[in-house]
Amino acid sequence: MKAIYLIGFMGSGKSSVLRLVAEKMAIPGLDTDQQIEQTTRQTIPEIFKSQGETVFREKETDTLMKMPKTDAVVATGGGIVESEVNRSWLKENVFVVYLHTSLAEIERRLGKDESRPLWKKHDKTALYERRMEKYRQTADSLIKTDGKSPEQVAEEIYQLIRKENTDMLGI
Ligand SMILES: Nc1ncnc2c1ncn2[C@@H]1O[C@H](COP(=O)(O)OP(=O)(O)O)[C@@H](O)[C@H]1O
Ligand SMILES: O=C(O)C1=C[C@@H](OP(=O)(O)O)[C@@H](O)[C@H](O)C1
Ligand SMILES: [Mg+2]
Repeated sequence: MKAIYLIGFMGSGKSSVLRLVAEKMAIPGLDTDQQIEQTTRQTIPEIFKSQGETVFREKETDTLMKMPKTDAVVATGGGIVESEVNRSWLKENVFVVYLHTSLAEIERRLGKDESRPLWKKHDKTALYERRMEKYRQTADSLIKTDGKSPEQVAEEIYQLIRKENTDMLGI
């Protein structure tokens, strides 16, 4: 089975839903941000602070290229779609699910979150709108998360993948 990759804006729930989908499907769940933190032994804010966003993006691409292409579910960082190389890799190799969440809902979820350097800093509306187009371009499927619990979102992904696989087998 093609690996399932979750993309979407910060706070769309990729990391939370990851664990639930992995459990339901009994496959490994991996998070690119967690992998980066493990290999560098630094937190994401530390990397941004000491080396800047460009270095973080290089590490993110290196990490993505080493991720499984089959039998796994992977949560990405919200900025993974900024790079053309990353977008092409995702489109070519894996099944991509875009978790779509409105900016108002994200504001409620993240509030004054301190663990996301770009959440603190940016003009959020511009960043959100610029990225939305890229999420849509890259995704095989879209799931709306507003008003749903992580468990409900995980169940939708599970049903979607089941359907994809049975359709593919012509059952
Ligand atoms: N469906 C949801 N409904 C409400 N809150 C959620 C939902 N999904 C995630 N959250 C909360 O939003 C915050 C960010 O979730 P997270 O999984 O880290 O998102 P991401 O990895 O996409 O940035 C966390 O505090 C989490 O508990
Ligand atoms: O949107 C972004 O550029 C980022 C999102 C974060 O991941 P989440 O989407 O899991 O919050 C993390 O990769 C880093 O802070 C940069
Ligand atoms: Mg995350």
